[in-house]
Amino acid sequence: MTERAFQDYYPDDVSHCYGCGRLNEKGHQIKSYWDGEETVTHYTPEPYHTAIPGYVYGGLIASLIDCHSTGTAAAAAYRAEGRGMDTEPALRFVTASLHVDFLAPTPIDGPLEIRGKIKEIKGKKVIIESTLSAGGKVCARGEVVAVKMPDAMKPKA
Ligand SMILES: CCCCCCCCCCCCCC(=O)SCCNC(=O)CCNC(=O)[C@H](O)C(C)(C)COP(=O)(O)OP(=O)(O)OC[C@H]1O[C@@H](n2cnc3c(N)ncnc32)[C@H](O)[C@@H]1OP(=O)(O)O
Repeated sequence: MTERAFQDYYPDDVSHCYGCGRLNEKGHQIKSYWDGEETVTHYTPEPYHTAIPGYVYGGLIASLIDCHSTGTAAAAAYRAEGRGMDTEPALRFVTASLHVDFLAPTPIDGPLEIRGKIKEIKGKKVIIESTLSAGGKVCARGEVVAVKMPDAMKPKA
């Protein structure tokens, strides 16, 4: 059986995110998985994701780190409670803070790997540290504070 990605557990009504929503046909539709204590996703940029020729636009890098990290936050919260992502009550996280350091130019001509580590889980907040690598070299590092989705943001039935 093929492993389901974190984002495959998101209910339809919160699956339209540009970075991670499986129902957003124009979006990145990233798929994140556990790899031991870390999480991982891969994404291959398109030629139109260019910053300057040959290199990836920083906004794409930020959005990949953002959505991989919020997915990691949700998965980590379920794991901390010892239950699957298909169980109730639902745990949904949004970005409170996104910090990205661009450490080296990111080549556009190959797959990118984004890896997340859980730095802290406390109350309704999860802090994730993520790296983005190309060809084995870390090109960007991010820290995301993810907080449980407030009622005001929840889709109306
Ligand atoms: C099955 C799985 C389902 C998963 C579904 C996924 C859905 C898909 C979604 C895809 C999404 C994709 C991603 C997207 O694009 S999500 C879209 C972009 N994000 C938003 O629009 C969020 C807008 N902001 C808010 O709604 C509120 O400000 C939030 C909810 C974030 C916090 O307001 P709330 O009133 O609830 O929080 P609190 O004040 O009680 O604070 C709680 C804790 O958080 C800490 N804190 C707060 N803000 C910050 C900050 N800026 N920096 C650092 N820390 C911050 C705070 O110190 C405290 O920590 P502590 O004192 O306890 O230590």
